[in-house]
Amino acid sequence: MKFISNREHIRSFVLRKGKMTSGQQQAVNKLMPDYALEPDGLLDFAEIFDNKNPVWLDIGFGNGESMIHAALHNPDVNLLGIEVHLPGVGRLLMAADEHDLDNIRIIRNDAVDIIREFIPDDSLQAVHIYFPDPWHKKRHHKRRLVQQPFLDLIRPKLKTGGRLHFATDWQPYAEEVALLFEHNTDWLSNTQDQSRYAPRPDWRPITKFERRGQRLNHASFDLIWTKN
Ligand SMILES: C[S@@+](CC[C@H](N)C(=O)[O-])C[C@H]1O[C@@H](n2cnc3c(N)ncnc32)[C@H](O)[C@@H]1O
Repeated sequence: MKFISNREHIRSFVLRKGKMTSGQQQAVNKLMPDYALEPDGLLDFAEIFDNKNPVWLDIGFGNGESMIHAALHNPDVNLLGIEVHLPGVGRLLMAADEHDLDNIRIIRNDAVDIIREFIPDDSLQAVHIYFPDPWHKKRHHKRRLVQQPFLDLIRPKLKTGGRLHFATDWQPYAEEVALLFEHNTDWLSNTQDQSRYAPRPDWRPITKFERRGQRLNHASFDLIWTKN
């Protein structure tokens, strides 16, 4: 049996910020159900969200601004966020409670492990990877999340027609991922006919990380592809 939410850590984080209100307590319980899975168990999204709406996965949601925005503007979509950074998880929980959102679930864990072990095939309508750590130094490039092994992992999880959306303000990473996607046209199609990068779609708000890049005069690059 494996518990993947780390709910007790979240509770202690929120408590450190002051007394936990009953609303926050309910948010923790509701948004982070203690998924107890057998070793070969898979997440049952219909059970976890209590409906059969499409699921959008946000990998490394940071402070959760994009999750909150997407959840508010798409009430008929379920948002699953996976993040390792505890303060970000706490912030998203508190914001979701403030907005009384019911269509968000959070897992605090390494996203690759969760995708590999617990996400069922053919279950995701969208995968969002916004401003992942760019690992600027050449000797660290191998740590970048979006590389061929990641695409091989995510491919069966996406539904046909499902969206793979990558955004970064680090141009060399954008170029590397553009080339990678272009090498995977046996199963991926660019939603942009003529150009490599897409205009910012309305489901992706500007986040703290993007604002920081803008202060450094970094442009942002969106790659939006779909599974054939
Ligand atoms: C630069 S931040 C971007 C946050 C957010 N997506 C945004 O656009 O504002 C990258 C985030 O990815 C998270 N992260 C990195 N590797 C991860 C992994 N393997 N699993 C889950 N989260 C991860 C980090 O903790 C960090 O919060």
